[in-house]
Amino acid sequence: MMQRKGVTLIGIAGDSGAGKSTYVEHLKQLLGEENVSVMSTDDYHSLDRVERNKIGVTALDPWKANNLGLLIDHLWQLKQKRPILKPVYDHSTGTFAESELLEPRTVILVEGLHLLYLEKLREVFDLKIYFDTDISLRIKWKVRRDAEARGYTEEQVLEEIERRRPDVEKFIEPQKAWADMVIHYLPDLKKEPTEANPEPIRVRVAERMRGNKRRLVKWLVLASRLGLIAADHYHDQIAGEEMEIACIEGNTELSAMHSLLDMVSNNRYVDDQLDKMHYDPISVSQLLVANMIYELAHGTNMEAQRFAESR
Ligand SMILES: Nc1ncnc2c1ncn2[C@@H]1O[C@H](COP(=O)(O)OP(=O)(O)OP(=O)(O)O)[C@@H](O)[C@H]1O
Ligand SMILES: O=C(CO)[C@H](O)[C@H](O)COP(=O)(O)O
Repeated sequence: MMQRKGVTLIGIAGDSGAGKSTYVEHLKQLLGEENVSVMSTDDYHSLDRVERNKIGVTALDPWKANNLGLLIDHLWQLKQKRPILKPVYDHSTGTFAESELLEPRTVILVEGLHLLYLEKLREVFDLKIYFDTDISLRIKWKVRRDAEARGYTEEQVLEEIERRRPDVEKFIEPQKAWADMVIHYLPDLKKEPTEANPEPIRVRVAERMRGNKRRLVKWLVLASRLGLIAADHYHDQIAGEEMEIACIEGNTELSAMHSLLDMVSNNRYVDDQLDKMHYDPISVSQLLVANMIYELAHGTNMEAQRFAESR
């Protein structure tokens, strides 16, 4: 990956269990592990699990349960290509572990509960995404994950989800208003579950109508008109603002994926990652978002950049 002068910071916000870290892991693979640093803002909790429960606050409280001041400081250090000594929150025990050194690479993918909550956070990002996974999937996934990996019983997770509901509404969901793009996973009820695809999902990509960050929806709509992908197109109010939406469903063939990438970009950054015969809606969105991040990191036209650098 060619290096632009700075680092490119991508912020992915959303509720617990929305699928943020899973998405980030896929983006990291698509962008090349050696080019990417990953951070979770769970490491910036200021209270451990016992302390939170003792005073009756949830991890979603930005002020009482999180050290957003340190997070802001660290993100701006990384933006200036400086390494940071990052705290570590261990979900398997609900306590803090030894801090770790984090070296900034070309792209830094940051995911967490409050990333778009404050202006000082929003300002640091080159792209801001809000993950708005349907509540039915969020509950199912959180219950499974927290019971398997975080030492909770199923009942405790369900109680915790209920206890958190007011904080989700107060602190997490309003952040949609600041996102360049809102990604919404929905169950695809029209599609029969199969062994290979037990949980068919549609992906709604929403972009705001104003500003210069409209990169994907118009291409998805065109690709759908051309019969390359299956996507509904409509407008909807999200956090009080009209946004343009493309909802991708079904599988996209390899040849159509190539054409779609040709349409959205002059570059073929993720071409060598196209190793399947078809792509589900999540993979389509990941390939397009990865390509977009490459472009943010390296410019929209590689040839032009090479030429500029050679002079
Ligand atoms: N696309 C997907 N399909 C099926 N299951 C998924 C998908 N994405 C995530 N999950 C499941 O949901 C669980 C939670 O996902 P993930 O850890 O990515 O969420 P998160 O938003 O990072 O949550 P948290 O903020 O609580 O760490 C995962 O353990 C995984 O099992
Ligand atoms: O909202 C969450 C994001 O992952 C977690 O619940 C929060 O980080 C606290 O973690 P734990 O429940 O493991 O103590």
